[in-house]
Amino acid sequence: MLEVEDLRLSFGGVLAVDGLSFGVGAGEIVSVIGPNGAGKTSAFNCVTGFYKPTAGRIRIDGADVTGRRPSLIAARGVSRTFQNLRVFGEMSVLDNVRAGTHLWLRQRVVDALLHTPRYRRSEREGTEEANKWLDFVGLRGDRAGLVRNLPYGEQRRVEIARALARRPKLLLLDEPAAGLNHGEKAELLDLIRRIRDLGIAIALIEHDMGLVMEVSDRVVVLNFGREIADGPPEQVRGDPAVIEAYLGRDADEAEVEAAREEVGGARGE
Ligand SMILES: Nc1ncnc2c1ncn2[C@@H]1O[C@H](COP(=O)(O)OP(=O)(O)OP(=O)(O)O)[C@@H](O)[C@H]1O
Repeated sequence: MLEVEDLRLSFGGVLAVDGLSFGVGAGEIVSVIGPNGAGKTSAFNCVTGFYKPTAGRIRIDGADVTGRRPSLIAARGVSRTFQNLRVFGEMSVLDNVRAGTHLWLRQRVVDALLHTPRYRRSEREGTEEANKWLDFVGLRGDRAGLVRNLPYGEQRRVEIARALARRPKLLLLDEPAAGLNHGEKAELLDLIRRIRDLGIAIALIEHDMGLVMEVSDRVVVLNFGREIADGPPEQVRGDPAVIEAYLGRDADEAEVEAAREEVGGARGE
């Protein structure tokens, strides 16, 4: 579903992404991890058309979308959530998710102005779809209330429901576990798996190694924009280059052991 080939992105002199290649198939979960500033979000921004890559190729479902506009890439079935939650706080829960349906409902302005039967039908369809996704993400409670009045963890679910309401083939989740408590993280893990079971390809940026190791089919590791590992979680967690990336070269034995624990987070040992 997603193929990234030798992706490069530079900001002036800084190579934020330096030759990244990876793919995500339908029904697959691939995590992109790495220390702060490794280039993860920059890579996602290239995939969504937010940034224009300096070099390399990006294909969605076989079509080359390198350097294309975000609206075109969204229309090709790419949806995302953001590191810093982006919801419309002053809109209702339901309207936030209905906003996601506008990508495919294709309402015409003239129908909206005249409130034609066609417009009312499509509004109903959008509402049903939004309610379906709110059920799917497990958002209980008042859907007519403003999003800003929800607890943080529930606002995150609204953002995911909105991304799903766009009917994506590929979903990019940028640090979805940030700010969630233990119970909410367990629910997120289950939600990500259920999204995968719908046949949607998922690319995940996440710092919570427990979650990453538990949920991912493959893990791609970036350091200073370069890909230093790509493989199943059990392979990546034991990779010395990965441990070093999280630590730096001068770490002592105790620090190495602590990093091993972190990267190996979900083993339950
Ligand atoms: N708009 C920008 N202009 C200039 N430099 C940028 C810009 N965005 C990112 N960078 C630089 O590119 C590099 C990669 O940043 P990026 O945010 O992609 O890393 P990251 O892996 O997502 O980090 P984090 O885990 O902290 O979110 C960093 O050196 C960063 O300072």
